[in-house]
Amino acid sequence: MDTQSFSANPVIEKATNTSVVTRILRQLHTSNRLILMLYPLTLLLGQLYQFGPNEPTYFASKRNIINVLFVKRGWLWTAIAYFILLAYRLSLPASSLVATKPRYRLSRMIARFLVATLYWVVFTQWFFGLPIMDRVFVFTGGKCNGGVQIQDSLVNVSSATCRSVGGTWLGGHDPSGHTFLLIHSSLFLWYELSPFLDEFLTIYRAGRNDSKSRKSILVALPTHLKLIIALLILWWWMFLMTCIYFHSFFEKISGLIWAYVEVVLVYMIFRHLL
Ligand SMILES: CCCCCCCC/C=C\CCCCCCCC(=O)SCCNC(=O)CCNC(=O)[C@H](O)C(C)(C)COP(=O)(O)O
Ligand SMILES: Nc1ncnc2c1ncn2[C@@H]1O[C@H](COP(=O)(O)O)[C@@H](OP(=O)(O)O)[C@H]1O
Repeated sequence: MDTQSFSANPVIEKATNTSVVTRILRQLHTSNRLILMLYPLTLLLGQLYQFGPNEPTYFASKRNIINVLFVKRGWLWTAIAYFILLAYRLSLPASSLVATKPRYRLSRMIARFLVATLYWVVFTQWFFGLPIMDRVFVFTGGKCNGGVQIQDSLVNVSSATCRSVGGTWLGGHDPSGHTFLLIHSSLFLWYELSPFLDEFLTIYRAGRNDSKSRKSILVALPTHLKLIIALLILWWWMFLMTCIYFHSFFEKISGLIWAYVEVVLVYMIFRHLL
């Protein structure tokens, strides 16, 4: 069911016009619904895999090259992918369907990026001192052992500082930063990309019988979109590795929930504002 078919139903429209639930339901397009299911299912898959032979692979090491070069600078790569999408948006003709939508004006796209960046900052980097993920850890009894000790929850010792002074994060509930970062980045990129992909697919399908358009879909896909999809695949793979090798189940669930909250707020409840 897409947005149009849902909101075109006058009975539903009238009965539940302004409710938050309706706003959420309206935005659950088929493709987005599948993407929203992908990450919880991957988490379950990773959990099931742990019951198997579970031989450590290259990806079980924190020093694996993709973790060091990509995930540890994950928001930077997501930002680069988004700038590529912005460049693609600017290259579209004014008659393009997406280009005519007010929601895809450059200013609104940049505003959504800044909101997503702020959301990443407050959860993983800084929230008037410790970032939220570290505050949850300290609040639930976690401490930095070995290097420095956290005296109370307001002392500014983040997980990053703790590591840098040779300490270990012990006790408490430590929401998985990797789970959050990878899902937050992926959902953000997917929600931004999907209308551009929809338009490309519509044009591609319409022109399929034209001899010039008989190229396979992968060849025909614009390079900008290919690069973003490649990053989405890389993020999914690293999330699967996090699910298999790192953190407890509930620590990954809390990272996941925090990432989904942003999508519900920005792409469903306050969609008309951003
Ligand atoms: C057509 C072009 C128009 C351009 C207009 C642009 C206007 C933009 C306006 C302002 C620019 C803002 C720029 C923001 C760019 C953001 C770039 C960055 O993000 S730089 C920081 C990179 N750092 C990371 O990505 C770190 C990621 N890592 C983590 O978050 C954590 O390590 C972890 C959560 C993965 C794990 O935590 P740990 O403690 O367990 O290691
Ligand atoms: N997919 C992955 N590949 C490699 N290391 C990962 C990983 N997912 C998590 N980790 C590592 O597991 C630790 C906890 O991750 P997080 O709390 O961000 O979810 C981090 O260690 P370091 O902090 O020592 O780098 C992180 O690098």
